[in-house]
Amino acid sequence: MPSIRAPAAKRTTTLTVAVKCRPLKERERGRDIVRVNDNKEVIILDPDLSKDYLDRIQNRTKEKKYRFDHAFAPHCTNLDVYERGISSIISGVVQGLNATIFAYGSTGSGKTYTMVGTQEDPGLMVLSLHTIFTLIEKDKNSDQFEVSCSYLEVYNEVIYDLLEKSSGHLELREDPEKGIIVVGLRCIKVHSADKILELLNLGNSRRKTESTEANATSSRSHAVLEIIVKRKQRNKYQNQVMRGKLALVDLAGSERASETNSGGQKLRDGANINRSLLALANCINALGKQHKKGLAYVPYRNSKLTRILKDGLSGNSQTVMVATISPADNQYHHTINTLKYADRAKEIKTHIQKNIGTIDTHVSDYQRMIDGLQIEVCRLRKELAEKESQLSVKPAEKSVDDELSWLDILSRETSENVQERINLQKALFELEETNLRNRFELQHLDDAIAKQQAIEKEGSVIEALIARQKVILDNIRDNDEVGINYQKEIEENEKHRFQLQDMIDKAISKNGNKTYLRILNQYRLLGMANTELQFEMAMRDQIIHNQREAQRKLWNMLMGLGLEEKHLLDFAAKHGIIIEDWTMMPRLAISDKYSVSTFDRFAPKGYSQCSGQSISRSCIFQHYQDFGSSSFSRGPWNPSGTFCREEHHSSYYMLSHDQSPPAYLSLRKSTNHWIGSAPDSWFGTPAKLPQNLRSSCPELRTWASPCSEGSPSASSPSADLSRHRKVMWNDASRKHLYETRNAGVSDSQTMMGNGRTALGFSAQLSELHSTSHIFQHTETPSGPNILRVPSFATPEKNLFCKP
Ligand SMILES: Nc1ncnc2c1ncn2[C@@H]1O[C@H](COP(=O)(O)OP(=O)(O)OP(=O)(O)O)[C@@H](O)[C@H]1O
Repeated sequence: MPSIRAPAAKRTTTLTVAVKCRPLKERERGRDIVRVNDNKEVIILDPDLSKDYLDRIQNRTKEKKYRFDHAFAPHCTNLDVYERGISSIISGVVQGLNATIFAYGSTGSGKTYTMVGTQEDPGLMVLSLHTIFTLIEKDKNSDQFEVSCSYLEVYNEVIYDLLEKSSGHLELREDPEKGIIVVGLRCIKVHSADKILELLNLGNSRRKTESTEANATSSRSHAVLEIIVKRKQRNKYQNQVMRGKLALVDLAGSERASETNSGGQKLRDGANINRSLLALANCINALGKQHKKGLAYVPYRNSKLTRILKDGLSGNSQTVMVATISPADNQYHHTINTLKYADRAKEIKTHIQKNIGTIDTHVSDYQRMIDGLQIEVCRLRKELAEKESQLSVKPAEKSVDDELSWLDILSRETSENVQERINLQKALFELEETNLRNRFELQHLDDAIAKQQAIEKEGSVIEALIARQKVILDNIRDNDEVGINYQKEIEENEKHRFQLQDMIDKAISKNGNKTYLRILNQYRLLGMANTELQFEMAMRDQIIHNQREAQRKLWNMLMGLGLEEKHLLDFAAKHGIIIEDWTMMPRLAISDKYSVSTFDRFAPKGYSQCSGQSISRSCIFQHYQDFGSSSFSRGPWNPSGTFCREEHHSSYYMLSHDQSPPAYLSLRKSTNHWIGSAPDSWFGTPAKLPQNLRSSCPELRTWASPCSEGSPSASSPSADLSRHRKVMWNDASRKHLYETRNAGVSDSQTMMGNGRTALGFSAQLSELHSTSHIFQHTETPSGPNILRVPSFATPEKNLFCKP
């Protein structure tokens, strides 16, 4: 069931950093060089005893002093650490907040001891779990709770499920809604702290540990225990669910090969551990720098560990870092190293927000939500218009010095930079959404294959399903690659933004036209606000789309109940709902070429066509519909070119699998949007297309290059061809857009003296707003030729799109 995140207040906070020094072990020879003052200050003495008073006053000692949120001397227990530094954030988890606690330190410094602990001195994992269940117990009369937990380890850059006896390699995926997720990780429902502790012990027994020179039971993997608490209030806000998440992380210890005296596999483990810890340290560095110098690139993608910890390091999470240190003088360098990163981590900011979702069960609820969101979109549009009118206010100082003409270039570059950013973010957003769908389909395919294999071991249906599975996997891989490129482009864009800001700042501090420059700077800031608003709008559009998806499924269910169309139409009309394309479309929007017999021949037993009796049948059917339109097109399903349509991303897809679209590629009929056939040259000479179509079809806003759905395998000639077309298409559409925008700027420049840039900028933004849909779809990976027409051409209308 789709859930919608309700707006909740965001609070920015910094990472809490606690330092814990373990006691000196009996067998450890050496001197204790750590002192803790005021529960906050940590002093590391110079390990070299020969330094005297003179060295000290002349600053020649290696003594170092640090201050943290909390500091714990060797005699402190885990309970002390928990009560002073952790317990307050645990209570937030049962209120829908996220929290992350991780122990960081060199090998043998006491990370596992701190996180897991012993019978006598239970660790932070154990203590947190007890608190969560105590809090649940207190509120369980008024609220309903559901607690689940997962436990994974990252060993040699591979993720394993610690709750699975013989876990395979698990993969990470980026989910637009939930962030980073581990696909296939078991999440077990639990009803008591004891049950989790049992699982924790089980998981710990499966963890990879080794005896090294530095530690007899050294953890060779990073372990992440995740507890999810869902809370539903019994009386008010019946459909509201709060979802809090607690991540408890015990990192593997960093070490020097020379110190641990390890070789072979151990050495390799060490190298991998160090690599991911280095990646973590780099992220901490970059995040620390962000605070001081504005945004910097944070290399989360460099390791699995940092991807998993991403939310805890900069996202929606209240985070505590427990830096563990050894008091021994021979660990001086490790200790200083740990404290240096801990010191940097103090600067890291996270943004905490309650995770509130809703569970909706009725079409009318969806409709209400869509209405609400559309009102929100209108409000945002108004706000955007206001911002734009602010941008076009003439500056008081009218005279423009010719010498300042470079400012025009600067301002144009500034606005282009903003526009590019919007485009990239939207493209990335859509790409992630597409991949989500791909994964969803993949899951269905897995199920279908398993079911079919239970009936017969081999056969054309299984073959077809496996072929489709391969296509989807290829798509996902391609999308991931494209996504990485987008990320890179966003980084470039960010760099450029800083350069521009730098130029403006420098010019302001010199004796230039200060007023003009200040205004220009103001435009840039407003432009950024616009970016956010526009992106928010795009997100809302996406939510609306998701609601429509849900409507579609409900619609399928209604159809499955065998109600008569006429009754449905009458009923809808009574409620002011227009059902679109009723007469035009074949049932469930599938081409007539898919005859029932064809479907029955290839569909697994138990699935029927649109007259299916259950929801699941209808849902599965959607996938078969896709098959017919893609990889099956050259097979028995569809020997000739055909098209099907589906609603997706606020768009209708017209799919054609021949290189030349069929003559009957008729388009959206309702309200005379556009009807006609698509000549092959549309794809060959894309530059002309938007203009031609726009003039003849004002409703057409969205154009797409080949799309991911149902694309042929990446290596096939048609994939190459479509990729080639995509490149041409993207270049041409970009060029077209930039030409249009630049033309807009020069017109406005002649009109308005000093305020000309403002007008140009504002015009560009509105142009971008109307054309951004083009970019929204142009970067999608290759696949069959697809034309898309948005289904939200008239968002104000109470429009119900029949699936
Ligand atoms: N606060 C403490 N009190 C008593 N003993 C401790 C304490 N902290 C750590 N130790 C002991 O120090 C040794 C190393 O601790 P631990 O295994 O927790 O280190 P680690 O940082 O997790 O090491 P690695 O990274 O190699 O896994 C263990 O024998 C542990 O019992």
